[in-house]
Amino acid sequence: MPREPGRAPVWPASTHPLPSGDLAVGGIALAELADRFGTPCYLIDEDEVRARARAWRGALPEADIAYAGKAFLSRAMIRWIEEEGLHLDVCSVGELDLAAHAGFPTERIVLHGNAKSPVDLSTALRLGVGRVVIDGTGEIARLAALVPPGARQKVLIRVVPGVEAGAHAAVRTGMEGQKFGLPVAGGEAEEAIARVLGQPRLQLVGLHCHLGSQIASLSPYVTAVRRMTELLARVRDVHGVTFPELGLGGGFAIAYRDGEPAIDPAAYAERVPAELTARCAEYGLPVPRLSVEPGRWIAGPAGVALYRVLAVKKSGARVFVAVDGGMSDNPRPALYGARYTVRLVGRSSDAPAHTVTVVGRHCEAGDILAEEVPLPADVRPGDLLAVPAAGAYQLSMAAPYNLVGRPPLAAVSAGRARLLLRRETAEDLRSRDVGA
Ligand SMILES: Cc1ncc(COP(=O)(O)O)c(C=O)c1O
Ligand SMILES: N[C@@H](CCCC[NH3+])C(=O)O
Repeated sequence: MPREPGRAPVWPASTHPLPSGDLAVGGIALAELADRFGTPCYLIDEDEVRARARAWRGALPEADIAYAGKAFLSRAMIRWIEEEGLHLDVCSVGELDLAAHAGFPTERIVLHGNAKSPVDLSTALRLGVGRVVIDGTGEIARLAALVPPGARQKVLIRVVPGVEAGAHAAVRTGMEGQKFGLPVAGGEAEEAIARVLGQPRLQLVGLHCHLGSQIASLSPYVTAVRRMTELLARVRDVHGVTFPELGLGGGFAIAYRDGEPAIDPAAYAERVPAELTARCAEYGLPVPRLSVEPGRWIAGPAGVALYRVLAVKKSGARVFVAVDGGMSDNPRPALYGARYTVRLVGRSSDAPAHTVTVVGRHCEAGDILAEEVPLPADVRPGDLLAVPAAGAYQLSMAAPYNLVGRPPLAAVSAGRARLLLRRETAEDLRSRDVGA
């Protein structure tokens, strides 16, 4: 959690060094965890997840905090989020099904998605999800047709406010010209609002926007509030309606490397709701109940990835340290040029640091986990490497490329570890092949 504004540690708060040179996370040595669960493996610190959920709840007690499950979901994660009083953002029938099976109260679920399938929509309605966020005009009649006679489904409309933010083009969603939401600028948002208001089986409770991901500054959120309230005032003037809710999405940056900026929920809570209150007063609008959707911010810093070094190789001027995982469990460097911290754990080393590139085991030259990072010069096969800030958009985006099964995940807390997701085996992979 940020202990000073704008900066955040990259390791879970429970992390501490051991005399052996190893690190302990959740009260257990990483070498011990690697022995027990094998490598590569992922760890998630339950107390860190809970503390991060509480940080948002505490900062914005009047708002709904919906954890964005796309960052990482498992039954235990869903239970922690539920127990901490958060809502849950899902974007597929798979996420919805897991949440429902884990006993998450469906009225606290919000369904997103730019291309919701008929099954996504019918399952959401059958399970009674609290909110569906309409992302396109075509979805309005499709959704309304599924609502049983006499019932009304609460919906929000996702609009594109024209705010550019986010760490990489692939994760920027606040501007026109990308696939999500309905642009305010071209009039599509207002047209959709009029259509939804004309659907007796849909109850429009608010507007929503999500600007992008890994956003390290508060100013895009402030600008979004201005654009959203301008739109709310126009809608009130044209249609005579105001809405009780406003969704401002997630996208809050975390630090992956020392010194990188992160969003502080307390700082967000100081600026964004104040802007909303001021703009609503200016337009004579009632202040809507805010919802925010942190994903990465809650799961990311609670996760640690552990890899075993398999090979060390010099090629030209570069030294490559190859490990037993790679882009199949962490595609983020390949997708977004994401940069990570890597640390030798399990033993101490007095060797001077040298710059290496940590690569995976996959058949692609772009299978890089960490470009140009310092590691002790005696790093060798058999060594254990740990990567912090690994809890979001890694296991959730993992795929068994080269038929390398996805790694296991264990939860750690107060000196205890338990398996949450088992390793995907060659047999798992073979057994889904039902052809020939
Ligand atoms: C609608 C919506 N809400 C919330 C999030 C969560 O984003 P982040 O994990 O960056 O907080 C996303 C993903 O960017 C999203 O699409
Ligand atoms: N997968 C992206 C974030 C996408 C956010 C989901 N809307 C990342 O790892 O940075």
